[in-house]
Amino acid sequence: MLMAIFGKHAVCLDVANGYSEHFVDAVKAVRAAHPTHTIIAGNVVTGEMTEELILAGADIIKVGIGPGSVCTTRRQTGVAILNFLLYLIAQMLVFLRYLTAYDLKFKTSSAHGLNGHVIADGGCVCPGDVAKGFGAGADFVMLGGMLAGHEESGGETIEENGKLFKQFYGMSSSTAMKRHAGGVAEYRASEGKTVKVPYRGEVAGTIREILEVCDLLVPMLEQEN
Ligand SMILES: NC(=O)C1=CN([C@@H]2O[C@H](COP(=O)(O)OP(=O)(O)OC[C@H]3O[C@@H](n4cnc5c(N)ncnc54)[C@H](OP(=O)(O)O)[C@@H]3O)[C@@H](O)[C@H]2O)C=CC1
Ligand SMILES: Nc1nc2c(ncn2[C@@H]2O[C@H](COP(=O)(O)O)[C@@H](O)[C@H]2O)c(=O)[nH]1
Repeated sequence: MLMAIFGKHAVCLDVANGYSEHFVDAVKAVRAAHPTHTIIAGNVVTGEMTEELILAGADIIKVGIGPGSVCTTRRQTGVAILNFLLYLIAQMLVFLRYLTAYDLKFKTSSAHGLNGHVIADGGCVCPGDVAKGFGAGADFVMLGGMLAGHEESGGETIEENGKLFKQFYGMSSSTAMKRHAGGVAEYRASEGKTVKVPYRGEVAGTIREILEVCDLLVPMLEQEN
């Protein structure tokens, strides 16, 4: 999809918590090695860190720690953002202010950097939530749970009492760690869970609903903001 949008190769640097110098250095190193790739980096939740990652060379910042449907970060860390939308609006205001400042100051500069984009990642449970993400200024909205349970979704299909379900697991769940890293390492903690999602048929119907609601709501929300 990114190839289609930007016409370039893309690489995603995705860690549970992007607040480390080592992570910023990793973004810088990937930028140095791949000057023309689209770099996605995250996850973070503040304007300052969004700016820092863009300055380090990322093009698209993945925003959202803790809101995911299979996330146990809030329970494990005892830290939470109370309202995804409020947070996102605050985030966007900081981000847009920065972009405007950059635009004024460096209008003629072609340097790679602050021509950044934001992915609102996690927490959407209905089409209106996707619209709220776009309405608050996100360029992309990333969905996990809303796309789980479909014919096209990954995960095993399970039959119980004549009803079909699909398994859906967080990438920090013990299921994921067992499957992809040989188990939960001794020095780590899992921050994700595994759930059964009722089978929902083909994904096209869900996508259509999301698009219809976004067509209706996004222009109104953009006007409000
Ligand atoms: N958005 C959210 O709220 C959250 C999302 N997640 C999702 O689950 C995925 C897996 O999470 P989880 O396994 O708990 O944790 P991490 O994302 O922290 O770790 C995943 C892998 O990345 C490596 N890694 C992490 N930080 C760095 C770093 N600074 N430099 C180099 N390597 C690093 C780890 O290495 P090592 O094994 O050596 O530690 C590990 O192999 C995430 O990538 C994210 O997609 C997880 C939790 C929260
Ligand atoms: N804390 C955790 N977050 C996770 C995990 N696996 C994925 N994720 C994040 O959730 C979103 C999707 O959110 P959803 O509400 O749409 O389902 C995903 O993009 C990741 O950022 C996890 O194991 N723990």
